[in-house]
Amino acid sequence: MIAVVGGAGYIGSHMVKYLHERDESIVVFDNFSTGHMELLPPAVKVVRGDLASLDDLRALFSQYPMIDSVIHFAAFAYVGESVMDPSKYYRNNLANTINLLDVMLETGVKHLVFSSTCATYGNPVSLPITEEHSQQPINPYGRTKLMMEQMIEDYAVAYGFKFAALRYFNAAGAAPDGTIGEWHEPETHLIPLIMDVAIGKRESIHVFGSDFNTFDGTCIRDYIHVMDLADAHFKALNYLKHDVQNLKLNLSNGQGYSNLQIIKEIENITNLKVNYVMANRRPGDPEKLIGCADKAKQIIGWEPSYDLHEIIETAWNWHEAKFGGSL
Ligand SMILES: NC(=O)c1ccc[n+]([C@@H]2O[C@H](COP(=O)([O-])OP(=O)(O)OC[C@H]3O[C@@H](n4cnc5c(N)ncnc54)[C@H](O)[C@@H]3O)[C@@H](O)[C@H]2O)c1
Ligand SMILES: O=c1ccn([C@@H]2O[C@H](COP(=O)(O)OP(=O)(O)O[C@H]3O[C@H](CO)[C@@H](O)[C@H](O)[C@H]3O)[C@@H](O)[C@H]2O)c(=O)[nH]1
Repeated sequence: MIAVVGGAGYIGSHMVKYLHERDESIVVFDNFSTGHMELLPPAVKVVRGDLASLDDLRALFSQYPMIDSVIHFAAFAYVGESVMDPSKYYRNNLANTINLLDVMLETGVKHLVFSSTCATYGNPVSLPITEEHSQQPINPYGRTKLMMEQMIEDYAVAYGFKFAALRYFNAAGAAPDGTIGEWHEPETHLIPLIMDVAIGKRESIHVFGSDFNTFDGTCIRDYIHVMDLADAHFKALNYLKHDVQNLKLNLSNGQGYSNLQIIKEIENITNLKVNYVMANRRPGDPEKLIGCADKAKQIIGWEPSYDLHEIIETAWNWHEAKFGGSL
C-alpha cells in the first residue's frame, strides 16, 4: 500500500487519480490546510492528520500496517511567501518532514518518493539545468527543499532508506478528463491567475519584473504537466522497489517560456483578451529555469507527453468549468 502524504493538494490529487485508476492500494494523509476533499475520488481511503503530530502519523501507520511506501507532497510551496515568512516554511517543510521520516523508521517503511524542486538550483549558471548543476537556492522555500534532500540522503545512508528526490520544474495543467485541476487558495501561480483574468474574475495580472536578462525582459519557466509528474512518481517508486540506486531526477519539458509568452499562448487558446500590468520583480524569483530531464528517461524510462499547448488546454478546461460559472 502507498501512503500519499499531501494527497489532497494539486499535484497529490493527480497522483491519487493516477494510482486509483490503476487499482493501486493507497491511503491519503492530509491536514487539508491547502488541499481539498473534493479533489479526491470518493472511494479513496483518507486519514486526516498533520505531519506536525507524531500521534497522527503513528495512527496512519498503525491503521494501515500494509503501507510499504510513501509519496510525500506535503509542504508549503510559494516562493514569494517563503521570503516574507520563512518560519512557516522551515517548520512545515523541514521540521515536519523529520516527523514523517522518524515514524517511517519506527514502522520499517523505507521507500520514499518526494517532491523536490528546481528551486533548489537557484539562478542557473548553465542551461538547461542538469542534476549535476550546483544547488544554491535563492529563496527560503528552495533552501527547505534542498535541506530535505540532504536530510533524506543521510537517513538513506544510515538507516537504509530508498528514496527518489524528484525535482519538478513548474507544475501546470489539469486531468485531461476535466475532473480535477489546479486549485490553490490563495492562487499565486502564473497560469491560473492569467485564466482568472480571462474569465473576468480579476481585472488584470501583474507581471513581476520586466528587466530580467531574457529576450523580452520577463522570467522564463519550464512547464510540466501534472499527469506527467504523476507518471514519473509511479515509475520512480517501482524503480526503487527493484533497483539499488537512489534517485535525484529533474522532471521538466526542456522548453522555456517567458511570462509574456504564457499570457499570449493563453490568449490564443481561449480567444480572450488578458489585461496585464508590468510590475516590480517578486523577491526570490530566479531569472530562467529550464531543465534537462534526460536522466529520468535513461533511468526510469519517463518522458513528458504533454506540450505547453496541451498543458494550457487541459488547465483551461478545468479552470473555466470550475471557476468561470460562479461569476
Ligand atoms: N506546484 C509546483 O509548481 C511545484 C513545483 C515543484 C515542487 N512542488 C512541490 O510539490 C508539492 C505539492 O505541491 P502542490 O502545488 O500540489 O501544493 P498544494 O499546496 O496544493 O498541496 C500540498 C498538500 O499538502 C497538505 N499539507 C501541507 N502541510 C501539511 C501537513 N503539515 N500535514 C499534512 N498535510 C499537509 C496540504 O493540505 C495539501 O493538500 C510540494 O511539496 C511542492 O513544494 C510544487
Ligand atoms: O501574479 C503573478 C504570479 C507569478 N508571476 C511570475 O510567473 C513566474 C512563475 O511564477 P509561479 O507560477 O508563482 O511559479 P514559481 O514561483 O516559479 O514557483 C512554482 O514553481 C517552482 C519551480 O520552478 C516550484 O518549486 C514552486 O513550488 C511553484 O510554486 C514567475 O516569474 C513569477 O514572478 C507573475 O509575474 N505574476
